[in-house]
Amino acid sequence: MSEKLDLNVIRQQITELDQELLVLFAKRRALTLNVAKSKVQQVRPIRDKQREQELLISLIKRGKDLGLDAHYVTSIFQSIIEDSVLNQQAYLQSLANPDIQVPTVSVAFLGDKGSYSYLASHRYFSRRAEKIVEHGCQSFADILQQVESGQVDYGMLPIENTSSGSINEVYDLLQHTNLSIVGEITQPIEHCLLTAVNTSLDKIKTIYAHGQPIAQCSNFLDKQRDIRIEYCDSTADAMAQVAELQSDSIAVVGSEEGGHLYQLHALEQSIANQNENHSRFILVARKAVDVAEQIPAKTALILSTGQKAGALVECLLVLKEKGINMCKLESRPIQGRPWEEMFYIDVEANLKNFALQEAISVMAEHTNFIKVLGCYPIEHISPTNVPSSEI
Ligand SMILES: O=C(O)C(=O)C[C@]1(C(=O)O)C=C[C@@H](O)C=C1
Repeated sequence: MSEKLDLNVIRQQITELDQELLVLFAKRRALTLNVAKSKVQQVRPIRDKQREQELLISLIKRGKDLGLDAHYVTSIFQSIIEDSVLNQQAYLQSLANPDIQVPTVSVAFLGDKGSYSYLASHRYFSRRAEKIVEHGCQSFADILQQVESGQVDYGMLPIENTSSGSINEVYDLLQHTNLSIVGEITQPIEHCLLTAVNTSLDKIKTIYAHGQPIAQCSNFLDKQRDIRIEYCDSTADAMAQVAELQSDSIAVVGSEEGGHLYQLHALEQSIANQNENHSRFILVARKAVDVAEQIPAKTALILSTGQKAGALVECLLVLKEKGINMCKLESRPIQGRPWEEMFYIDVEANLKNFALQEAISVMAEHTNFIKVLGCYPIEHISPTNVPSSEI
């Protein structure tokens, strides 16, 4: 007869082990902060992909001895290294910009508690401030106005989504603001159908949602033929209304994490058209930041060329000649000037970089307007892969 296993006892052992793991994670974090300090002294870049690869290979080997498979070990340590790089970057940025180092920050974002912008704001500042004073806004214009007028320190704005593309309204507002882009964050968007009470999909008559999630979940929503869609100002607004109504025939499109703040539960998970659904957010402030040279930086430019033939090509050729990588090109109409376009260009370079400064001054000869929207650390940490022969 096999030995009787007490579930509660085993769970207690797992909990204790997980607590020990947390202590080890914290110790590792403290060590990586010392690494950052030593890199400041030696002026070395934060990222060292060769070291990451050697570390991963040795951990995969050790993991195999312990019966852990290579993919499991790789994904755990890629996430630990990502955290380490982001923490080190945040530390260097605090040294380069001592005035942004404050315990409490105020942030304006779209919607209330639980909106994707709320989640992005909390994630971004989790390694930078002790406390966030939240300012939920009803529109993107309202967010910019709050920062411009000094009512808040920062504004968090979604700029593009992997499924529905660029957020035109935000691009258009950037044409007229004096604010600077000082940071970015990519937030996974995991749309679920949430309800306030226990129910089933066949009982749902109305779905509340914001326009962006509606576009991103169009395949799922188109299949729900008899369900009415109620457009809301934001995801948080939609969740608050559904929580208030407490009905078994009403659901809302939102994140499970955000829904928890309103006691909502997931009826259906992963309802977005694309499984890999991410939104990139930008953070704006009144004052531009300096990006430490050991950190990969992105610079955002905005320019117009009038209707001069070939002027945009000339600008892009300048970037090519200077060896500067362009990672985004977007165009938007200019209000009041039919058929003229405003171009938004993101390049992977630090504004302090001489080549970029030269490129901007040559580009100015081909444009009738050019402005730097901001220079900020690249927050996307591409994982270091291990050669398949090592797996
Ligand atoms: O060893 C370093 O240089 C570190 O910065 C630490 C670390 C890590 O967390 O292991 C993080 C970033 C580097 O790309 C390599 C490794």
